Amino acid sequence: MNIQLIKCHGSNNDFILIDEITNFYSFTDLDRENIALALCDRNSSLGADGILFVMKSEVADAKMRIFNADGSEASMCGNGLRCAGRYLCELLQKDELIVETLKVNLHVKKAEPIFQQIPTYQVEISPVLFQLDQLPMNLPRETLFNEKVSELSQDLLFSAVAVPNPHLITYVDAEVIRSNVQKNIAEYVNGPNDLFPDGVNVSFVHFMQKDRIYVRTYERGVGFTNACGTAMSASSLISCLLELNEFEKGIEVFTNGGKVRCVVHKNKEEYKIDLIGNATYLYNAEISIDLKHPENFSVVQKTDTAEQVGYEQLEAHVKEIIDPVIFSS
Ligand SMILES: N[C@H](CCC[C@H](N)C(=O)O)C(=O)O
Repeated sequence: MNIQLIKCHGSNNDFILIDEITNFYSFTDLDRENIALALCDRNSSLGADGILFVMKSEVADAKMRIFNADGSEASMCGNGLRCAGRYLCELLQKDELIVETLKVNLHVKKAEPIFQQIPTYQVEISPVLFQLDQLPMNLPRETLFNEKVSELSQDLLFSAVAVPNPHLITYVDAEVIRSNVQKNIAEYVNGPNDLFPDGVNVSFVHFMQKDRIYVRTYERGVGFTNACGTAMSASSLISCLLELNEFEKGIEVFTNGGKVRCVVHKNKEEYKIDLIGNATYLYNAEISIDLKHPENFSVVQKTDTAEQVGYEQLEAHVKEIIDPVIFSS
């Protein structure tokens, strides 16, 4: 069969978007897993951090499912929802939508450019769940906020939160970001381990200055990515709970892949986060694939867009800001 796709990214966290609304594909979940494994493979002619399947919904304007590069399905993807949100707004000719995701229906809307003329979307990140059984994380306690976890480190302080996909977050100095501490911890909690039976996205965060943080994430099911939208959002939330930043105020979140803005909303003990950032299309393509042997797919046609040139301006702006703080301090 032939499949139409769009290669897109949010903060250079890149995805292959497949539209099951206008195309008459009938994938099983095993098909989706195998498509993710084959097309995300960086040694293949495509390569991506994940696949976004957009489809009809009975309860919202549309539905998005996210499959990681290892074929596992995640409950949410912040950078991916911005890309799917753009695609769906253009498809349905609306400026805002409700998108059904695995566990929750989320608000998405077109936003003012985050930088120059870059296509920018705002997505809702919620619910925010601190109970460890929501990750799941196996510790003899209800929640984990800015505490030591002796199985992981003798000195780092960790927070655990589900938004609703699982995140383990620690605030560190720049030289820790440059070390291999994060890689070692992230590989441990995403391998066979007692703490996180389903794995977890691991973020090391550096507080740069008021209203400005830097986040590096090792994603469950992927590995290190240029950015992770739900992680940037969760890290912004933790910065407010640590009283480094303020609720209801824009926080600039920098990563190796670019920058987004997060606004953390607090209503009594309920939180939700606005994640605002680019949704960039890189190319349209058509592939020929046999779902029984998906790894042998071939690209039938591929048409680049001109959007990445504009995004590279933002990359240069971000590099100027983070290099002196993170990579040479
Ligand atoms: N790896 C994540 C899913 C993708 C999330 C990330 N790409 C984002 O932008 O939020 C997980 O397994 O929970």
